[in-house]
Amino acid sequence: MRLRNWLFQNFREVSQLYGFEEIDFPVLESEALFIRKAGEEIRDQLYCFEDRGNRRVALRPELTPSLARLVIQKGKSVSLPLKWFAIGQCWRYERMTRGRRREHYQWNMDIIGVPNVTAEAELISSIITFFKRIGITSSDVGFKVSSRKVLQEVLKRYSVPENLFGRVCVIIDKLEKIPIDDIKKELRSAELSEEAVEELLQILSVKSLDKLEEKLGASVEALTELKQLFSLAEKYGYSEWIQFDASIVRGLAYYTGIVFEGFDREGKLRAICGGGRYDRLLSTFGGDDLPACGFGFGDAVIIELLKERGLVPELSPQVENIVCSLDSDLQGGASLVAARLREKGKTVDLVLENKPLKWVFKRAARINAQRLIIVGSAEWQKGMVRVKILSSGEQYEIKVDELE
Ligand SMILES: OCc1cccc(Br)n1
Repeated sequence: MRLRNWLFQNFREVSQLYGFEEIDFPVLESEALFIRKAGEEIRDQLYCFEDRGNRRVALRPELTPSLARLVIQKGKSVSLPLKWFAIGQCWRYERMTRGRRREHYQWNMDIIGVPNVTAEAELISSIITFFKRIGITSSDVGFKVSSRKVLQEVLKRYSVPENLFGRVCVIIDKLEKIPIDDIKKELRSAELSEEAVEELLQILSVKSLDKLEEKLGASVEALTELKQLFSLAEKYGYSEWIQFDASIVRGLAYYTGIVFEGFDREGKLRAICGGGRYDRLLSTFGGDDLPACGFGFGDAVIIELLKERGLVPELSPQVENIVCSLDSDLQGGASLVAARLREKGKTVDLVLENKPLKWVFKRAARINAQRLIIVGSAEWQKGMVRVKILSSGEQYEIKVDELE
């Protein structure tokens, strides 16, 4: 819990550094919010069930659909752009045999109402700020960046119907996760011609914007956006963190433009975080579309990375005072001393049972108490208590009223 709090505190402080406001959504949503037909893993693993009112509900697997629903609900009552962040528990239903977690916490930051890539550049900047705060550098982690408009351009040239776009992206996202022949088979089953499949896989292997320009031509929107993003990155000062990689599409069907994912350069771990632009998500829920982009950052892979790099912080419990009485009829005195210190904002662990001093010293060491305050009858008669500074061993008597 200490490690989780430390991680979330950093998520929160970075979000606030970027002027984002915290928001939260119900963990239990209508199942319909997550039913998409693009063959995503997130759909296959939906933690869904029928509730006692016979409603089909689901534990949310991600936060973005809830955000979309809320933006629609808020409608004109909120002024754009919206810059919202959330840290929320998300669920999936996997067979326990896989030994993987069914719940994790995800940090999300989203910008709603900004159509240009300045929004994506800002989001990537915020994640890099987070990495730097916890000691991760650009030699540990990088971002692969691309745009789904590259895919869209190719599919358009092979007159693949728009409604197959999300499904093709989900298939492409499985590159390097399943054999290439299975990818080709799935693309063909999505009615792509042999030629389209080959051209698609060709384009996806492109690793430089110049090469991409050779393939697609300079005027293509995908290219101008990516160039703008990379030039903004240079102004932010994070160029060494990002690289173009056309094979990055991300596995969520609703992305429509720039997509990015944080990866560990040693290649041992799954993607650390990921996100992108989703300009047409709101209309899938019956709302008016608004330009939108955001990312999700789970709490699992980042901890594995910190362990790999020896960067998990030492987080021991801290308390300023431990207060005890030397006999049971002075317990009330101990409570009075604790109350006085707490009124002054001092943290106190009050010993609640009549314990020998040896026990108290052991507990003081375990909870890292800085000061031991002993309520003993001789001192109490004089309205005083005995104080022991545990680091130095120094001890003295002091009037209760002078304690601080
Ligand atoms: O990364 C996808 C995901 C979603 C919900 C819960 C867990 Br654990 N993992």
